[in-house]
Amino acid sequence: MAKIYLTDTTLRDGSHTVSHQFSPEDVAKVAKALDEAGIDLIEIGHGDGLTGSTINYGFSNYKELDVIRAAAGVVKRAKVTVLLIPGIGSVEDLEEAVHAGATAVRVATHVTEADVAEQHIKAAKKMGLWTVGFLMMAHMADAERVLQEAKKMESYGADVVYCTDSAGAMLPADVTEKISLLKANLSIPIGFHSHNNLGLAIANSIAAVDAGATYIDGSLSGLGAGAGNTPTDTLVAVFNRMGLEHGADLYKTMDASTEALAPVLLSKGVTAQTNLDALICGYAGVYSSFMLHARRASARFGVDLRDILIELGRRRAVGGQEDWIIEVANEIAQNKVK
Ligand SMILES: CC[C@H](O)CC(=O)C(=O)O
Ligand SMILES: [Mn+2]
Repeated sequence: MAKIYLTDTTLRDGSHTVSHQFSPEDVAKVAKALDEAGIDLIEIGHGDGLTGSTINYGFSNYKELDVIRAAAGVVKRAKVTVLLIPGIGSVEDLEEAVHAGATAVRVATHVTEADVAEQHIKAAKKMGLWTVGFLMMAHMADAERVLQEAKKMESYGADVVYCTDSAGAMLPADVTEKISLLKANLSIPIGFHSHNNLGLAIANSIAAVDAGATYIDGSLSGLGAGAGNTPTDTLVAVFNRMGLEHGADLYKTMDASTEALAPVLLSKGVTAQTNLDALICGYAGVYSSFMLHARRASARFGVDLRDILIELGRRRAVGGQEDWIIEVANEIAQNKVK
């Protein structure tokens, strides 16, 4: 089997769980531990990527360039990675991120909208960045369509293309079908990013590897939007058990979780996520990043969180429609939703 490259997204996808409040000091502490553990790419920043700190997605108290500088100051071998969603962040934002120390970027679009990444992927390559195309909400398109969009990202110059299970809604058979088709038809490596809303993140990551993916995502203790991501610590243990080649050290990855991340979380009053709430994200096929907003809307309008998420799934809401969550909660409160 080919070597597996691990991307840890504790400090980016995990930011959703702390309302995007990882400070430069927090980032330095956790990024250093991840780097020493042998993780290949360490993704940092606001949960919604560059310039995500807005009223729509939630403000961070910290400047994103300070956060990037903090990671770049301690990371010796991993790629300091940022997420760029065209339309939220721009090519200019990416240039600033590179000056602050970013060496890799994941350009993310909805699974059917790779076209909007052309300018950003090409610009990232010109900047000399390791450039990943990241197709989000992959459960919403069939395998042929995912391939069509992935081919576009490949043609723009992406070094890797990801099938991203943003809603944690995919089953192992879906993963096998999609990754196998990508593997058979693309010349660049394939990646897989999973959410654990149906408790399948590890199983789906294994299915992805078996089908030919060589870039796999995780986060320490599974910290991430919704039920969280594939736990990097568990993933490393599983990959070891499978005899796969990768660069991470199991004990050091576990220590990054318990000795670096856990005290940071404790200082913010975060101990664990309520997975049963997040289960509904996967059940309903709803964007994992909606959880934080849906919880707030649930408290504000006094309606069941599950009802909000299921209704958003029925309406096929996607990222960028966070304002719809409030509208849906309000409509449920007024008995306007059947
Ligand atoms: C809002 C961006 C999103 O969190 C990116 C991601 O990790 C995903 O789609 O799963
Ligand atoms: Mn994610």
